[in-house]
Amino acid sequence: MVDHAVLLEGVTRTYGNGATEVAALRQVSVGFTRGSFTAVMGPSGSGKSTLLQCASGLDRPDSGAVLVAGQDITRLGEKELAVLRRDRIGIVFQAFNLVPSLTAWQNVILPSRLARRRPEPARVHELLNRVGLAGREGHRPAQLSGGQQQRVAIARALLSRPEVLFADEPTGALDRRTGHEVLALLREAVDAFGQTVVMVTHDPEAAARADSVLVLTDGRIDDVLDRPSAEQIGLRLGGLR
Ligand SMILES: Nc1ncnc2c1ncn2[C@@H]1O[C@H](COP(=O)(O)OP(=O)(O)OP(=O)(O)O)[C@@H](O)[C@H]1O
Repeated sequence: MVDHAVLLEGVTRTYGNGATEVAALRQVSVGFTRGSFTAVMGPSGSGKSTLLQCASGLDRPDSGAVLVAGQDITRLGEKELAVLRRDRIGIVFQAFNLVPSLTAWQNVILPSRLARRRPEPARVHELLNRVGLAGREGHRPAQLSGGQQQRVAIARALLSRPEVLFADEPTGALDRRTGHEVLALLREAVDAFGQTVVMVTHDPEAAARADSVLVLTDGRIDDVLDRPSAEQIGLRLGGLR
């Protein structure tokens, strides 16, 4: 049996109603295997962010199930869902979302502090080391490059050892070289630490770092590409525009 970190079954999400109704996701079923790296691609408005938000518990589908560690998170109350998100799901956004007045170290431990936990300093050190920020623990976001800020955000998302790390265009605000560094880090999370990564991206080169690429069109999974090259992805998506 395939071991899924996250499994979506028949997930439908509709925004608005009547004349303004938009079906952002239509009966989407997909599993993210533990220890895999998946890229989610598709034209603008095809439902990529909605998929990520429903899978991560930030948004609730209208119907269908989202299983995280075997538990259907669509059936949880707000409090239970907040706890599950905090403990089992990591999220990284294009805009880093760091607190400007806090240092890299303080930003990484902020979610656990808010949960009244004291993370092991050795673990925080190890993570900051792993993302290449040793020696910069005391820097504030403004004193770090975009790529370094994104790496702080990734360290923050990984601190709780989540089942899955969701990333919504994590390299969208970065230049090519810095974007490559961030992608290498996500790849390492999967290859060396067996974590599960699901990443929305518009960039075929970024998507080519993943094990598979889900292609969404109009709220449905149109295709799944297995270890495609950037060229293959470009050709596949070019046909959708
Ligand atoms: N909060 C909302 N209210 C109304 N409609 C929404 C909302 N969020 C998304 N939509 C609509 O749902 C559809 C899917 O949006 P979504 O943001 O998931 O697409 P996307 O593939 O991530 O797009 P992009 O690549 O432009 O970020 C779009 O038609 C969008 O306009």
